[in-house]
Amino acid sequence: METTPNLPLPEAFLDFLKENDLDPSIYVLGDVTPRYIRLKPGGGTQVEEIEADIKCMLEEVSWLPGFFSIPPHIQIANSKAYQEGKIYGMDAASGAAVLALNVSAGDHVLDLCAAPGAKLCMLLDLLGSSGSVTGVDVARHRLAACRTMLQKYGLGDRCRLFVADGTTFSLRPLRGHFDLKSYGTSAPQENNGYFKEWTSKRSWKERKIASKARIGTASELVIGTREPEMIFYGKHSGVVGLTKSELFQTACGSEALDSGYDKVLVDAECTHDGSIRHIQKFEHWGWKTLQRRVLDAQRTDNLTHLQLQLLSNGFRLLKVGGSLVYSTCSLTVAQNEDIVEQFLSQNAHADHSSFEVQFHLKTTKEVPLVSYNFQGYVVSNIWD
Ligand SMILES: C[S@@+](CC[C@H](N)C(=O)[O-])C[C@H]1O[C@@H](n2cnc3c(N)ncnc32)[C@H](O)[C@@H]1O
Repeated sequence: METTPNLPLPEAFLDFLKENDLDPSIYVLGDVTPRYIRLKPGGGTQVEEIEADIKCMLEEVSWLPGFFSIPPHIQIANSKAYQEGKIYGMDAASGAAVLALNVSAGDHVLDLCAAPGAKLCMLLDLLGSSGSVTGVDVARHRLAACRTMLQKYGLGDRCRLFVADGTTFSLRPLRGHFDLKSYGTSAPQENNGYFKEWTSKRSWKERKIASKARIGTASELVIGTREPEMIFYGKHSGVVGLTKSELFQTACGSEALDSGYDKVLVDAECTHDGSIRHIQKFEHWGWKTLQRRVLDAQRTDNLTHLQLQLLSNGFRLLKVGGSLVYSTCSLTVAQNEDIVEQFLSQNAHADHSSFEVQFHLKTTKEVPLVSYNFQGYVVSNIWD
């Protein structure tokens, strides 16, 4: 399908595609590629109502429960269904990453690059009133948006969110049962006492302490070894009733973790070249921005290093017998196959065997029916 795109892609991007053996013609498909929405679980009975609201037919995605495709020109942001939290705007490829994780009731899940949170919300919807999800992201403002989304969709109960570097994050899942009756509601007491129920209302003193702790961090992307900062936790996330030292128990070294997470999602930072709509936005933002944000050689080298570190740390926190999904929205071999290959060569206990899922996702590359292309790899921890 070697055609010249009518989108005026800049030379530098065309070179990037050529170097990575990618076909530029996929970038002309944006106008015909459907959009996708995901319905809140139990929303299947409301399909007709939602169709009337957003003024188009919903076409069920057979392989992805709860997902429907809609025509590319339909905007959902002003619809009642969206504003009332009955539907999510979420691409099928993002759903595929979560589906590949095969979450079961009661799982404790780690989402290592969680913001802005589309996949995190889906994980919580799948878990319902069981298990927990720990969301980590290095970008505070993006994670704050994720917290807003949890609140909008009423999903925070079993979730905790940490601003932290996913390459060094070490907190274990909380698996205990906690008696919530005696703890009441007030601002968290993080110094001597136990954590009470979360409230967004903080005293002046607490806000001052939190903002002081952040001063000195020049860039959100280089927080290195700073202690994770918890910016949200739900009533049944396991946090309420713990002391700070109980919460901040870390997993050390690379020993096999019986108490690790059941499932880990590493939806790594990448060049986003597989997201057709994302690339098309640079037509308005300016192609120079694309060059700076996507194509800069130094940045891409750093990115592959970051991706390998994120994957390795996610695996370190995975329990024996658990499974991990590594995903990106890049189509380059360097950010997908090469990363997984390097990781496997360094981790004898990792088994990369779920070819069925991988094949399915690869099909989306050859037949780009989704606007947000995604490559995913499932890795299991088979330490014995
Ligand atoms: C592809 S986005 C994740 C999308 C998200 N999973 C979702 O479904 O909405 C990648 C994320 O990785 C985060 N990130 C980049 N470097 C990171 C690091 N060292 N540790 C944790 N998160 C990081 C970025 O801030 C960004 O939010």
